[in-house]
Amino acid sequence: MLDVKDISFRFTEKPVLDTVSFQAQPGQVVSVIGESGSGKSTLLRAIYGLYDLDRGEIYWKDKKILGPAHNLVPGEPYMKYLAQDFDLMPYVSVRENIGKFLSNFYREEKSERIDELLEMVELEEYADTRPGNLSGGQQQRVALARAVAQQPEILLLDEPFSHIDSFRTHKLRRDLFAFIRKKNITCIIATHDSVDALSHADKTLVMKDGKIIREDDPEQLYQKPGNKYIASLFGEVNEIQANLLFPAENYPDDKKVLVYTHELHTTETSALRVRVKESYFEGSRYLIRALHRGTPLLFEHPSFIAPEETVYLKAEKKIVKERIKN
Ligand SMILES: Nc1ncnc2c1ncn2[C@@H]1O[C@H](COP(=O)(O)OP(=O)(O)OP(=O)(O)O)[C@@H](O)[C@H]1O
Repeated sequence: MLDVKDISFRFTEKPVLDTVSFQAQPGQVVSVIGESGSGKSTLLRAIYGLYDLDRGEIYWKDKKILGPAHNLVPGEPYMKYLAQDFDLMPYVSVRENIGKFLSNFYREEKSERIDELLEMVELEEYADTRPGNLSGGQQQRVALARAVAQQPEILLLDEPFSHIDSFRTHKLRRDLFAFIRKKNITCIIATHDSVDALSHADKTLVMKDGKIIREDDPEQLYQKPGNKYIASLFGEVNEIQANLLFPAENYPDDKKVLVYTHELHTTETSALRVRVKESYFEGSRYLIRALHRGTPLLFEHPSFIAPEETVYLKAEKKIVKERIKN
């Protein structure tokens, strides 16, 4: 088990990690989300042993992970860390980069493993190309393949798909996590992307100002975010007076509820009357910006709505009502 126990760390005055604790079971995938600067990368780097902590300890299966003061070469052989810069060897081929940490003793297996990974990251035709001649996204795919090549026990991924085109990330993500699951690799992934955070993780940690403010399974976290900071990590969200959505319930006037843009729908009439200001085309739908008594509100709609048109909105009852209880 990976056991992060009450760790604190600061570069300067302000702590960047502030009494952070969590555990990951072998084979678990844990996503770490939070606004920029909240400490996600620093947490990953601390787990990798790149810092001497001010407080706390990190263990992997009863072995303490040591910082640079005690460990000349940071990082343990059972762990791989994929940083935001890819750290590839520029003058050797993609194939050699992926095989960098694999033993030459079992040549045939090494070659098969590299082929399997080249296929996973869809770079078969670039096997003999040097990374220097690849795009940023292609380099990131090489780095990903190299990070998993050795089948580490722990894989630390920092924004692993940030440079990769969106049409490719979905399949790559599925293939990568299938590989991670098959090999029972424990994976901690820091991400801005709500799909990474929700679709493949067993649990999600939410960071803010160096603290873990919530640890939950992804579905709970999404359905009951508890506050606007957390909900906003998954997309646009409105904070709406509960009795405008459910007048029959007589909620107190100050009771508000978080409602994602796709949870609001137009209806014949309701207590939530808004004036449309703008419709933004988003492919499968429009995002509509409207005003309710001067307060901005966003919702999704299948078609364009003209500016200044008045519409009435309702919310998906069951899910949103459940959220009010919290
Ligand atoms: N080497 C450093 N020296 C001083 N401060 C640093 C250093 N690295 C990071 N920080 C600070 O630590 C805080 C957390 O940074 P970190 O990179 O961990 O955040 P993050 O959540 O990963 O952000 P992002 O999502 O933008 O990558 C930030 O305020 C950052 O400025």
